[in-house]
Amino acid sequence: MRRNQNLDNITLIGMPASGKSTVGVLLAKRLGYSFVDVDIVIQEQEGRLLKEIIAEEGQEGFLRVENRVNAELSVHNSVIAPGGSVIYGTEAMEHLKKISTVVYLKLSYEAVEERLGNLTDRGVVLKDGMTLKDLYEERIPYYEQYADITVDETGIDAGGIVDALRSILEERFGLET
Ligand SMILES: Nc1ncnc2c1ncn2[C@@H]1O[C@H](COP(=O)(O)OP(=O)(O)O)[C@@H](O)[C@H]1O
Ligand SMILES: O=C(O)C1=C[C@@H](OP(=O)(O)O)[C@@H](O)[C@H](O)C1
Ligand SMILES: [Mg+2]
Repeated sequence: MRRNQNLDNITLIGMPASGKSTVGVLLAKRLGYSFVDVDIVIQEQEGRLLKEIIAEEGQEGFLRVENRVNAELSVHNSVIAPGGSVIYGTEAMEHLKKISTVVYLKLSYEAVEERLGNLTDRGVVLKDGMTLKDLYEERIPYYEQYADITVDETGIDAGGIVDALRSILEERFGLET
């Protein structure tokens, strides 16, 4: 695996369907890094599907599990894609800020709505009575607060986002990729 002393890990944050998993795996391939989808790590550690954790422990219970697993993540030279709700976890975000450069994949409300499709199937953490728009407005300040780098995805496909990110990282960290 390639090693870059100035950039150990990269964490992608953003709304569900902003492309953290899709862009993350492409970016990892481009940089020669590992790819860690934290939803999968949670399922493996818990021996349960995300939707089973939510059904058995409720949304608050799921958020506690997500906070703990992210806060204990120990990886190097990796692109990390946590779930969109990770920003509610204070310990998780403190840890991710410490071990990685945090990139916010910013997508307009309209694009999130179009991409998301069925919210229940995706298991998005949406409290009773809350609309997707409410959720978007509640979360944006958190994503902005935690971001070291923001990439506006409007009108750019996944490959284009990887290109844009690669050049930002090259400029900031002197990556040779
Ligand atoms: N830049 C992009 N432009 C258009 N569609 C995208 C882009 N990035 C991801 N997608 C699509 O959006 C959906 C959600 O992507 P996903 O990687 O699962 O998001 P997340 O992990 O942030 O929830 C997928 O169907 C994917 O193909
Ligand atoms: O934003 C959310 O509330 C969630 C997003 C999901 O991950 P993605 O952001 O990868 O879709 C998953 O962690 C969980 O179902 C909750
Ligand atoms: Mg994902």
